[in-house]
Amino acid sequence: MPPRGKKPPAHEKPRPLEVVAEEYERHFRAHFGARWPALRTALLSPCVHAALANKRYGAGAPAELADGGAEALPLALACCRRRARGETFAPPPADASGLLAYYLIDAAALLAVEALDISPGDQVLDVCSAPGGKAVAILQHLDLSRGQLVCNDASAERCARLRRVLGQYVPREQSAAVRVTQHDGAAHSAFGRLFTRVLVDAPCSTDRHLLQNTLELQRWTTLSPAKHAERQLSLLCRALQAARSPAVVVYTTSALDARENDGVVRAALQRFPERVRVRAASQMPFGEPTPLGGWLVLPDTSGGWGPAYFAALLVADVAAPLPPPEPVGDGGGDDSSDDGSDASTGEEGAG
Ligand SMILES: C[S@@+](CC[C@H](N)C(=O)[O-])C[C@H]1O[C@@H](n2cnc3c(N)ncnc32)[C@H](O)[C@@H]1O
Repeated sequence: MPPRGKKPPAHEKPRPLEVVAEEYERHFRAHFGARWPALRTALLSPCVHAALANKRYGAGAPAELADGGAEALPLALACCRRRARGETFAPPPADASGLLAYYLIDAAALLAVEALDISPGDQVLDVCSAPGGKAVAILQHLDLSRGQLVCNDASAERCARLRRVLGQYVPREQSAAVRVTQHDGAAHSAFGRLFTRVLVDAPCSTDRHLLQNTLELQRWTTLSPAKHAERQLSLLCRALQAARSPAVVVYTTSALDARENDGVVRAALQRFPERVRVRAASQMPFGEPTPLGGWLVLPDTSGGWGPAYFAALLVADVAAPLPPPEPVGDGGGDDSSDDGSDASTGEEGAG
């Protein structure tokens, strides 16, 4: 198989593909047992997209979203549709002010946003926000005359892309309610204790991406999920501290390894016993519960959506602030893809 994907940094010498592929195979066969061959096949298939309607779009509903144009998905967001397998959506049209009619997204990502249980007046923080897919979904739940959204990302380059995306979905006159910040989300006090809803869409192994990009797969080792988990825990602990209780914090990844999923949530619960608990996921249109009360969407059984993991955490209504977490190290060194390592601080409006 010829190498495909982004070239790894020069200091990370890729290992022979056959060796890594065999290790990866053995690792996930042990993880998923008899399910793995079908799951691997589904992960290697092209991604499926839903079209999420932009409620702030100023022209009539486009044909792509009309009844019969695509199948409605059973989500709280009324206008979210999918094409039959193999069909694609046309690029979204723009209205007179440049706002786009819809955003193409994996429906599993929308379930994670639904788990936030957003009310129109919520103050929402999206800790790892770029390029902004879940932020666009959050915006559909908010009334921007009352609610607010802070979209953060550590990467300057990805923040620039995030601002472009937000500008295509939020009218200029409402853009003061949507801010973009550039912080390391794991840094202490990056956000203050202000938010009623917090989303942590953590950088992770992104296994579907890994399997489809052999150059990046060559950087994978059996230790990679544990290294990601260390940084993910740090991000989740800081996110819990940014919650103004009672609040909902949703932790989500697109990783397969349980160490990056239930493992991180379990460690966070141990850090903050009595203050934080899992709100067990209620039945969703696709996916399966995890042992800890999270939810896992895997493409072999979901009709192609995912992989996605999420867990909703309830932060108790207590006056005392949560104690700062122990330092967990930088956890870096093995970033497979969705990473933002050029962190610096900054803040500005979206749009
Ligand atoms: C899985 S992607 C987020 C996808 C995004 N939520 C969406 O729906 O489009 C993870 C993001 O985390 C950012 N990131 C990595 N480390 C971070 C950190 N320490 N603090 C904040 N963001 C970070 C990356 O730059 C990347 O954009």
